[in-house]
Amino acid sequence: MTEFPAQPLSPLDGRYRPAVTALGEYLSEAGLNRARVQVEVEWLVYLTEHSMFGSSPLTPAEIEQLRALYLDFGQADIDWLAEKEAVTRHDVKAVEYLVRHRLSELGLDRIAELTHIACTSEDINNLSYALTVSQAVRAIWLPKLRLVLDSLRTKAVDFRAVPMLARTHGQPATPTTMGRELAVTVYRLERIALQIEANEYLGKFSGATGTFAAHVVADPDADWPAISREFVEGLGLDWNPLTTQIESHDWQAELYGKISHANRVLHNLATDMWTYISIGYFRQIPVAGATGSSTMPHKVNPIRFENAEANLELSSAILDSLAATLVTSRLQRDLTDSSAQRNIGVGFGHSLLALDNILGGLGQIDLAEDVLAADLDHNWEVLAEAIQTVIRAEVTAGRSSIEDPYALLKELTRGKRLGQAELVEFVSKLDIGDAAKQRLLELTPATYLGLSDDLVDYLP
Ligand SMILES: O=C(O)C[C@H](Nc1ncnc2c1ncn2[C@@H]1O[C@H](COP(=O)(O)O)[C@@H](O)[C@H]1O)C(=O)O
Repeated sequence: MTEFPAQPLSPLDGRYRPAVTALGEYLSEAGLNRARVQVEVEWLVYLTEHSMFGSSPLTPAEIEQLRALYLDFGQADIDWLAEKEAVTRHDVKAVEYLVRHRLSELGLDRIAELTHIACTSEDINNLSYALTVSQAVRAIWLPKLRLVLDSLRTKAVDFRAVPMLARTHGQPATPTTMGRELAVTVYRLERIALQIEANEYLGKFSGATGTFAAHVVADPDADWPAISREFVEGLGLDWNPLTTQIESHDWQAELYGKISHANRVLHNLATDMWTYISIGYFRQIPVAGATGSSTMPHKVNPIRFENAEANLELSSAILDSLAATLVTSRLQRDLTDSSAQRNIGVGFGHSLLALDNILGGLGQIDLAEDVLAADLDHNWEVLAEAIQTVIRAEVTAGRSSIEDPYALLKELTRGKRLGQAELVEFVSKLDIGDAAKQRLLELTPATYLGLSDDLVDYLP
């Protein structure tokens, strides 16, 4: 057998690449290294702007050239870092050398020793992760979730008055509307989206063990906590003043918990859509040229929702694992976070892929209102709840003396299929007030909807 050239092991880098490419901009190793260069460069700019350690401010042209190191970060830098890291065996040190190398090329050797000064690698790493993860969430993941929410919201509104048999425990139950059921999912996801939007992205910048020790010994007069805060906040992050060597990663655990929660709600949506399709409530719109089954030519399979189901489970498994492991670090640091955080993009990638498939799946279905109507018409016994409740109200109001209305209806309906004629006959003979009886006689499974339609107005 011939040997393949190197192949991706993750399907995210293979067959699913087009759906997740955008995340690579932030959550790939190159994205991380670009952010590391950004932090190193911005620290140089900050130090010189404030004439720290006797330095003097750079000219605007020099600052522009420095910032180009990360703004124009590309393949040449990626290759340079790979070569250097093979020697240093330390990824952040390689980044420091890259910055020093470019400083030399720019004729800025005079500030070379300010590169990475007083920093530990984690000072660079934690800010870089906070930057890249926040950008990935805000620029890629949340907008994709918003597209799914828009599609769901449109369907919730379009189908708000379309009656549907409910199936608590999988059994016929008090009817609802398809739109209201979809609105429940939108409401849930909107809450989580707001929580994700409000997530903090904390950053520490305080040296080898979080004590500013090197800073103070190099410049005892500077207000280092204030400088650290200004620098971290200047990057658009929230300052964490009290840490060990590592940022404590609590913001990451909180964020991944929320994304994982969203994943599970989406998983619930995917399996419900699958079930609605399987009982004929939604018809799938065949995709031209596509095949459902390799042997059963008639089939259109709900593969989008099935793919989403699998990828949401994988995403949550990874994000839950990250949330659990990242909040512990032995003593002042261990390196497990470094190795674990390299999988953040994998966790987000599986979720993004699932969102993409849910969006595609939602775009390929039509509501089969005739099937929903027929199902309701086959289940008149769901009006038993309505009848027993009205009788109890009538008894309480003194307009009826029927004993134990619940038992009466249970006797009539439990485990049975009743038709319209039998129910009408039963209601006609009830000893209750005329208005109540008329209300019950006019009721059908398709009109026993309570406030289903109105409740859709609570959509955020
Ligand atoms: O500023 C420092 O570096 C302080 C140092 N702690 C470290 N902090 C951050 N990174 C470190 C640390 N140590 C190693 N490395 C480098 O991390 C990389 C780990 O590789 P991987 O498991 O692939 O994520 C891999 O590149 C490692 O070389 C300490 O001794 O406290």
